[in-house]
Amino acid sequence: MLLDASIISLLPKHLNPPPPGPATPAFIIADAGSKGAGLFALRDIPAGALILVDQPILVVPAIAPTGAYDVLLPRLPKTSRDALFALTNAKSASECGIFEGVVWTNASQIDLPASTGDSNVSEYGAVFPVLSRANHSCSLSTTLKWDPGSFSAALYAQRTLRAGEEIHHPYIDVLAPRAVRRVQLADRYNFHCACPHCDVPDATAAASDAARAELHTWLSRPSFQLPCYWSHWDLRRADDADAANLRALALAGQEGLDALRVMLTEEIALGCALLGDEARFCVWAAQVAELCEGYDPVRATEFRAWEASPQTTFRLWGWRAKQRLRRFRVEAYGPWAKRASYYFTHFATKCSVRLSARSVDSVFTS
Ligand SMILES: C[S@@+](CC[C@H](N)C(=O)[O-])C[C@H]1O[C@@H](n2cnc3c(N)ncnc32)[C@H](O)[C@@H]1O
Repeated sequence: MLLDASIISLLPKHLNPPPPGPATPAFIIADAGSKGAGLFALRDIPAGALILVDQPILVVPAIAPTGAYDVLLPRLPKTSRDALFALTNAKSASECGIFEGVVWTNASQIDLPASTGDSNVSEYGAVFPVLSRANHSCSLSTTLKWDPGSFSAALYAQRTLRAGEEIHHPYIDVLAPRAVRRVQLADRYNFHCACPHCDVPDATAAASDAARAELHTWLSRPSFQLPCYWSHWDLRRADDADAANLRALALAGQEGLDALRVMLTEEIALGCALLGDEARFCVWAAQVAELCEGYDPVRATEFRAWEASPQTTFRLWGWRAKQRLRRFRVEAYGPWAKRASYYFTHFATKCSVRLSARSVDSVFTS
């Protein structure tokens, strides 16, 4: 692995060994027809399971100084050079040299801490010997997890991948409309995307674009991981927020965006927790734990603990319901109470205490 001098300073002092790959090989590199080589599942790979672990041949800053590639190439050991030049170059001679072309056809973005000194970039491209063989599809059937501690990346399945099926990894933002995706893929990778989400009649593509745009809007909302947002500024009724989350989950399934399922399921579970709805919370929390068991075991354990005893372990259990009740009292009754008779104040306070959290929610936001 050869690293640019500015990158060496970003490495941890002690590199952990990369995590072991799956016990039995999960994939092979084989011919993918007009796409060149590709990765294919050797056996059924369950959702959440590890497919492969890979370490980069080369890491470069996303924006490299002019001439950097000419300096870098002669410094590469022969093995790295051979591994690099075995990969595809989608760039034309008029765009850049072969070495730079190979790098930017195959690099995956990784994050490193921003360096001090000349460079303060934190975005880098890493070229991997095996991972770089994965072809693109406008679905999210896999997730790449970069581990700076071991300087390795792990690829996980986000749905069950069947034996013989091609394993894809997206190169671009797949929530963009088909026309935008096609332009980006043609410009950067020199191919016309004919994946099952693109190779459809225009009317189907328009419906898919609308679904993806809706998911994009959904993802730009602050998460329930910021519980105060929902209580103070987001005036959606609990039922509406829940319905929007369930709809987003269905759209993600319909569009093959399986990697979004964990986040969406988590939002539904967190919403239930903030409302103190124990029965529904347990159902959704169990699903979150199952979905992230493989690639985020810490999160899975956290959700399992909450599921076992939500009222005592979830710190903000029922928080929204309590906040809404408090705010309802202050805003709805406070100003009136100053002017109203003692009798009315007394009556209102009694009523507000009787209102359940859910009915307060609907009164306040309707
Ligand atoms: C990172 S490489 C992927 C591995 C490559 N197929 C190989 O043989 O090494 C990216 C290149 O693979 C091809 N490719 C990837 N996904 C494709 C797709 N969905 N359809 C057609 N070609 C694709 C394009 O030539 C693209 O520039």
